[in-house]
Amino acid sequence: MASLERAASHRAASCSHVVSPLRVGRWQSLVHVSRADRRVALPSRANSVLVSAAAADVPQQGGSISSSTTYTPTAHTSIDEANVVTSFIAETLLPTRHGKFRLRGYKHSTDGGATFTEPTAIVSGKVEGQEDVAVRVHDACFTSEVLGSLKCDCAEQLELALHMIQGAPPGIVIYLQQEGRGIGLANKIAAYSLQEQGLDTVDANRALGLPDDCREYTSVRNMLQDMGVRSIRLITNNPRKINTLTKLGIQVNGRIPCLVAAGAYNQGYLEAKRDRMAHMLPEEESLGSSLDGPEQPAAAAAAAQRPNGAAVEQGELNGDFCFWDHSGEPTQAVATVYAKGGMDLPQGLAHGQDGRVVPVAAAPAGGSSGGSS
Ligand SMILES: Nc1nc2c(ncn2[C@@H]2O[C@H](COP(=O)(O)OP(=O)(O)OP(=O)(O)O)[C@@H](O)[C@H]2O)c(=O)[nH]1
Repeated sequence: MASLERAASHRAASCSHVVSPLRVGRWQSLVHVSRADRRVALPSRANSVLVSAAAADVPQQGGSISSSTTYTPTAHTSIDEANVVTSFIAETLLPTRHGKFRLRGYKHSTDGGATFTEPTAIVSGKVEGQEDVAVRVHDACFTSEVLGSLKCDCAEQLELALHMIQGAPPGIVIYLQQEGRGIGLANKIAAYSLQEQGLDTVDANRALGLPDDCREYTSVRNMLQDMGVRSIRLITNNPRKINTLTKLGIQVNGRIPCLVAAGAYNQGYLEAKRDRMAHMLPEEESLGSSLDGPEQPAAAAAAAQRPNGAAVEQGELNGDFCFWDHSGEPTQAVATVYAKGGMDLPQGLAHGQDGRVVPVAAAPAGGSSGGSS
């Protein structure tokens, strides 16, 4: 039992460990370390993270999968770059319903190779050495992409992005195994279960003691570097992604909206993303739903309750273990990207005099007003 508890606390200790903790096998022997002579507009620090295969050759860890349902909030441990390993494995040509793509397989570890995920790059056209490549960073959604769930917009966004890059190469969809915004599939199912009781997508995670979003994108930086992509235009509605990728040193020169019409089952989800996580999505009337589904988001009273009946305080569980800044305002890094890329701003935000992004009320007269995409 002790080992089960250890496994559970290990899982909770870092969000990166919540994601598919697969064991490292002998894949090191296949590793191709990207060539140092590739010219990329990424920081010099990034150049050192594609490390040799030997560094990933660490002993396998013991322990077993825990059956515990304890969701203990823990402080976020930031990723130690020294332990980040992203290795290119192979490329193949893949014919799909959306056209032919180059499919590139990688292995990515944030703990020196003890555990890893397998990100892929779905590439259309020649991206090597290119600027302003259209890139979608897409995180796994088993429920919609495999099962056809209508509760979110993930599968449709993936299809849209593939269609986009196929029609206008060069472009890349980077597909990451970060299910449920990084909390993992089983936890996402637990969150769905709470959503059935009325909690929205944010409060359900919090009621479980899990972060709103614990996805990490060092693999994206390393894969772009490996492919020699110099700068990107990001296919997203999510300011956190722009912020996080920019902080990692990726040159984000613009944003391409990735809008999917709402349906009866995902309208509440889209509204929560817009209203609680500052996603750049249209207001109600243009979200696109023409269906009056039976399952609209439920009562505030239910949303304010934990499963055990205790009240969820406003702002509770949003401390330092969450990556998301709950203030609702973009950080300066995001503001800089907006200013630089001339991107549209979320509702209620505008460019201030110095190019910073400020709430509309605080914007001086003459500052351009933000509009949703
Ligand atoms: N925790 C949780 N994760 C969800 C839920 N619905 C979908 N997801 C996951 O959310 C991820 C997609 O994140 P979203 O917040 O929908 O969108 P995004 O990728 O951040 O933003 P875009 O780039 O604009 O698509 C996928 O990994 C899904 O598995 C939910 O209700 N709860």
